[in-house]
Amino acid sequence: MSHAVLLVEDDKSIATVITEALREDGFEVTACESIERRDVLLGHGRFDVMLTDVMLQDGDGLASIDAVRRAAPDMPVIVLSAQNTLDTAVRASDSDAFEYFPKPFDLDELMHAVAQAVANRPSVEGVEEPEESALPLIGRSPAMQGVFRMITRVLRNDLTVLITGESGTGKELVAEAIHELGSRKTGPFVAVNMAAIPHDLLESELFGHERGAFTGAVSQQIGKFEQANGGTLFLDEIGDMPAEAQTRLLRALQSGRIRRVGGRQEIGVDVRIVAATNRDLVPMIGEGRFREDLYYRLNVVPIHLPPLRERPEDVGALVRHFLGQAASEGLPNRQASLGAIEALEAREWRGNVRELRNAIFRLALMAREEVIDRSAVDDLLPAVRKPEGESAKHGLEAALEAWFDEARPVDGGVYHAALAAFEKPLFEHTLQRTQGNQLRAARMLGINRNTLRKRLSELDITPENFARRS
Ligand SMILES: Nc1ncnc2c1ncn2[C@@H]1O[C@H](COP(=O)(O)OP(=O)(O)OP(=O)(O)O)[C@@H](O)[C@H]1O
Repeated sequence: MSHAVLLVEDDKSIATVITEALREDGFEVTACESIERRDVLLGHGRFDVMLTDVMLQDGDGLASIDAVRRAAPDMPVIVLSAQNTLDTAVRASDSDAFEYFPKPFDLDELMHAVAQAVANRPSVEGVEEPEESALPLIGRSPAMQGVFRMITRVLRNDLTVLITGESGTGKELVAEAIHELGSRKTGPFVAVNMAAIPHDLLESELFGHERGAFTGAVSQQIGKFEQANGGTLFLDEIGDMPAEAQTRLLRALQSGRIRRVGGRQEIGVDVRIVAATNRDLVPMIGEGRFREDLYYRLNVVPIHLPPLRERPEDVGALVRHFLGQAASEGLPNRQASLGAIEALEAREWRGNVRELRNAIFRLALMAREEVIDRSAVDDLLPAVRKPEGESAKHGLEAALEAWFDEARPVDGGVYHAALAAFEKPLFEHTLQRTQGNQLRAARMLGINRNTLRKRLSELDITPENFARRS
């Protein structure tokens, strides 16, 4: 049950941003870039609302509005325009446009207008497939719009792209988007993580080997370069590449040809390279750990993904996206309140979007109410995030020291005595987090519910004491 939106916009980054936002809000989106295509689509499908730019490749979206009216007499039209002039606004209102949005517009307001426009229209079934495949890259911050713009610039060429950003910022997702939306989408997308492959196997993994090339090379093997032929090769964690492999990669990039390990013949490959790193390669060049010439070969089009803490305005949209994902994976269907989003925005997210995603899945699983509010966030996600490790370590170490001093455990009995001593506060703390709910406490701890109940009574813990009092 969703409403169909026709988007006529030839600025790819704006189209991507709007499409994403609409899909997130549950709309079916069909996008096109020209008046000609618009009229074809209107002739074939039924749309509940149309969003149109004014200056299009093949004409003026407003001047040609009569054709739209003939094809879909009562479809509301929302006009988006970069010509922020009175004239455009007046022409838009003359044409019975439902609403007029000068660019740059507030995306939330636009979404609101679309929702209003379709509010009284029954939704359609069986609309045409959207033109573009869904691009699951969420982000309305200026930083992410900059990323979208860079992505659109590399779709129709094979320029090498270097994606930088902290771990979990979405580098692999961007690489996939470049492949999926670009001209190589019918070819393979092959990803190799330099950090995950033992150094001595990396060259053979990337370039393949001939039988007998080294001990253990019992048969010929095709490498990732050849597997990616006609498509995209994603080289992840490129900063972890050992020196010899760097040299071999540079040669391959310069010549467009590779040689299997132990092989003589050069093989031509047609591969688009997208590399990524969470390290700063420039100082590594100075230290002689990364080849400068390779760096320039890779860094043709740089795309930088800022850490999530520098774009808190993306958190809300990401939360909604991940709650939707969680629901589609069988977890309870949850909403987040404004307060919850604010609480999440205020966090550090050192693990970036990946950490946020995990947190949201955890919330969807554990939250009791349909709407996750601020207190659920505070209760279910560890509260303050201190600089990594430090505080937790100090706290536990201090506690151990105090315990040794006080309990004076007997030699040979320290392990069991310590576990017993820590079991009680651990259970109590867990019950506090679950507000006395034993079932959820058992789930959090990963132990059987009956075992927990038995231990609680042995340790003289009363779960009811942890129930939330209002
Ligand atoms: N803008 C985004 N919109 C939606 N999901 C995102 C976005 N950015 C990241 N994610 C999700 O966050 C997780 C981590 O993203 P990804 O693996 O692409 O990060 P990465 O930068 O490649 O991390 P690493 O450096 O650790 O390999 C994935 O589940 C990905 O789908």
